[in-house]
Amino acid sequence: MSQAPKYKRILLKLSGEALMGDDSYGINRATIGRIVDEVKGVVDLGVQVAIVIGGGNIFRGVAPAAAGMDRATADYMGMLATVMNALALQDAMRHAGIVSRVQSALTIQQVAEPYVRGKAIRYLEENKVVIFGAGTGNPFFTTDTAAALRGMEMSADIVLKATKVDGVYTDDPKKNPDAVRYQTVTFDEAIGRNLKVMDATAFALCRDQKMNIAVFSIFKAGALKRVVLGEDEGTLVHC
Ligand SMILES: Nc1ncnc2c1ncn2[C@@H]1O[C@H](COP(=O)(O)OP(=O)(O)OP(=O)(O)O)[C@@H](O)[C@H]1O
Ligand SMILES: O=c1ccn([C@@H]2O[C@H](COP(=O)(O)O)[C@@H](O)[C@H]2O)c(=O)[nH]1
Repeated sequence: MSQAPKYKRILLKLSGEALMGDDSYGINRATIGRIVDEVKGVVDLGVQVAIVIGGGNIFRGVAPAAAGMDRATADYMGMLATVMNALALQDAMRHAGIVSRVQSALTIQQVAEPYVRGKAIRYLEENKVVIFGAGTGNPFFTTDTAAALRGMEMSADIVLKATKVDGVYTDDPKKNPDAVRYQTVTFDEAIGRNLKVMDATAFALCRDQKMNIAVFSIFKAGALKRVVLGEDEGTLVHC
């Protein structure tokens, strides 16, 4: 008998940098294939999946060119990078037999549908994966904040942050080997301790709307499925 998922509708935030694999920037084909397989594992459980994709893998690659640029212009470049990732993800999903739709917060109508909340919800109800590109559509924000925002707009049961580390730590585990992972942490503590796994705007939005966030590693096989099944995996950030 198949297991029943704890969450019926999820908003999955995928780190752009995770798509690089071991490359220094861009999209690694094998890595995106593995990530799509993880997503397929939860789609096959009947879970409705909306995705916000980051842009770090492309945007950090053009960072030297962006240095010294007007901030808003650089941010629009960053948002366009997320649209490229959204298209790559959709293509990889098509290869894996997953039906998906891309909606962009910036209007690029030859490339992607514009973001329309009602239409996105309809797609989810039809069990199509919805990939949101271009973040919030506004400079000075991040795709973490877009994930919080879209999660609420989609009435998702939870926001899942799939990243390169396996949870929220007392400090950045990539810089501090003594950092300790939380099993659970409150929004107030995450904000108060300035834990940088996610930006404070995203944490504050989720706290105010009582939307929990689960943080886990997208590189750990089966971790996404375990989170969706309500098993002990990663870190739960809660009110
Ligand atoms: N307290 C902490 N706990 C866990 N990770 C932390 C913490 N502080 C900083 N980090 C770092 O935050 C990073 C989160 O990066 P991630 O790439 O998922 O974010 P992002 O900037 O939203 O994504 P993108 O690559 O799309 O820009 C982790 O790789 C980790 O090194
Ligand atoms: O709502 C948004 C989302 C993103 N940006 C810009 O895009 C890059 C890439 O996003 P990440 O969240 O870092 O993956 C970000 O650095 C911003 O420059 C934005 O302006 N508004």
